[in-house]
Amino acid sequence: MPERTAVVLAGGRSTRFGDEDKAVADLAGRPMIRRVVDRLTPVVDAVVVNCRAAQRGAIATALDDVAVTVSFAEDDYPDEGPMAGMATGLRAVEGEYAFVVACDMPFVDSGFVGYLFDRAAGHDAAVPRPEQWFETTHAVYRAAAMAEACEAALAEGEERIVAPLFDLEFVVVDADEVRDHGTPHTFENCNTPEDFVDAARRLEEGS
Ligand SMILES: Nc1nc2c(ncn2[C@@H]2O[C@H](COP(=O)(O)OP(=O)(O)OP(=O)(O)O)[C@@H](O)[C@H]2O)c(=O)[nH]1
Ligand SMILES: [Mg+2]
Repeated sequence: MPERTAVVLAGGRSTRFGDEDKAVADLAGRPMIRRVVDRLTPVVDAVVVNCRAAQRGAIATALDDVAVTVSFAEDDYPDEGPMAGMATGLRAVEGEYAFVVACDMPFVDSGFVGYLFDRAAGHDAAVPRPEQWFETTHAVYRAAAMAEACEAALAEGEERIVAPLFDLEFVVVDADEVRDHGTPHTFENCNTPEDFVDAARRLEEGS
């Protein structure tokens, strides 16, 4: 059974990006989701991709021959938001803990992800708070507990993605820890074509 899984959220519509699905859009020579998964393979032994059924073929092609086992958790209903996607992805996790990450975080720092797994041990979650907000789509969760908390929040009509946290016994990874164990751009996400141009330039420069 995998001990450390990554759940990659990719079920959004990329409306700020344009007509293309940003998950598989080219980012400095590789589909963005491939960049995210390649960065995580040193610290996870399985990947679950949450997406809509129609996205699956292109994402599977993008992830062809990555270094870990990849499986898919398709949305039963599309467009129910990232919290629903998170629940669907986490329900498909076989091990105890999973790092949840959005498909648009191509600078994700594997060393810091390993640190989040270590911090989550014995708790329901380790959630970074580098500034004011919790980075809920860049956090490690006890998969079953977070899936249940998301489902409960959704059933109450709650849309805020922080809401499920308050059902969990979780560790906050604060700004000092982020500084000591991570890199600031690990949380950066790419939404627009301009974001892609900027990220591609920096990735090509090796930053
Ligand atoms: N399953 C699922 N995932 C979603 C949904 N909305 C967003 N996500 C995912 O949540 C993460 C963060 O969402 P956004 O950055 O807003 O991405 P997006 O919704 O595709 O892009 P925009 O349409 O520009 O907001 C991304 O990884 C998305 O794929 C949804 O309705 N269902
Ligand atoms: Mg969105």
